[in-house]
Amino acid sequence: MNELIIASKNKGKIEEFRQLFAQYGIQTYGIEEIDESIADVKETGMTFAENAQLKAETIAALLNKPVLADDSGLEVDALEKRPGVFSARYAGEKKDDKANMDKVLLELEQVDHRTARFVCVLALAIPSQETILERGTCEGSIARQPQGANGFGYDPIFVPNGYNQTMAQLTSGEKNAISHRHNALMKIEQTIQLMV
Ligand SMILES: O=P(O)(O)OP(=O)(O)OP(=O)(O)OC[C@H]1O[C@@H](n2cnc3c(O)ncnc32)[C@H](O)[C@@H]1O
Ligand SMILES: [Mg+2]
Repeated sequence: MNELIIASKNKGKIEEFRQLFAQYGIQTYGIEEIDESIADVKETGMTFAENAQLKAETIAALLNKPVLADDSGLEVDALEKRPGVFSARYAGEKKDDKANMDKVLLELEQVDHRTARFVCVLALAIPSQETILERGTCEGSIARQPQGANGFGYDPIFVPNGYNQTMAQLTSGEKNAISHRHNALMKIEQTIQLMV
């Protein structure tokens, strides 16, 4: 088998995983490609790790197959690490990337200290084995205004350290070489290669 199920409904993430896993010859499937009727797993945890584990183990138990989940978000230092685990719904229950970015920019309007990081915790749940959890980060700062149209989520307002463009102005290849998702994946790549 060289297939892996990703317990996510986020199209941006699923596309990044498709690209990241292509180098290993692993074909990935988002949860909706497997079964459209699978409900959202409630993200009741207080940490990225708790939520990633919850998503991976719930779907792995349902399908009785190995499943990878990603819980991720943006931590802004001047906002005491918000939006953090609430990144997807920071501006309200309906997921709205533009409203989320506007809220962060408004909260930072008078703030010069704009350091931030993207965080990704990956959970690999394999039926009847202990779930593997790994964390990756990407350090950077929050721009004054959105720029760029690539990527998803907060990419248009996040400038990675060492760049003077936002993540949304980088190509997908450039993002995938430095992203929090890539950095977390590096830590479990051997396990995944052995498994699939
Ligand atoms: O839970 P799933 O179905 O995977 O999809 P989601 O969008 O709800 O995912 P999360 O619960 O992990 O929330 C992550 C949010 O953090 C933000 N985020 C995560 N990774 C990002 C990235 O690479 N670039 C920009 N924003 C990102 C974005 O707003 C996401 O919606
Ligand atoms: Mg989610």
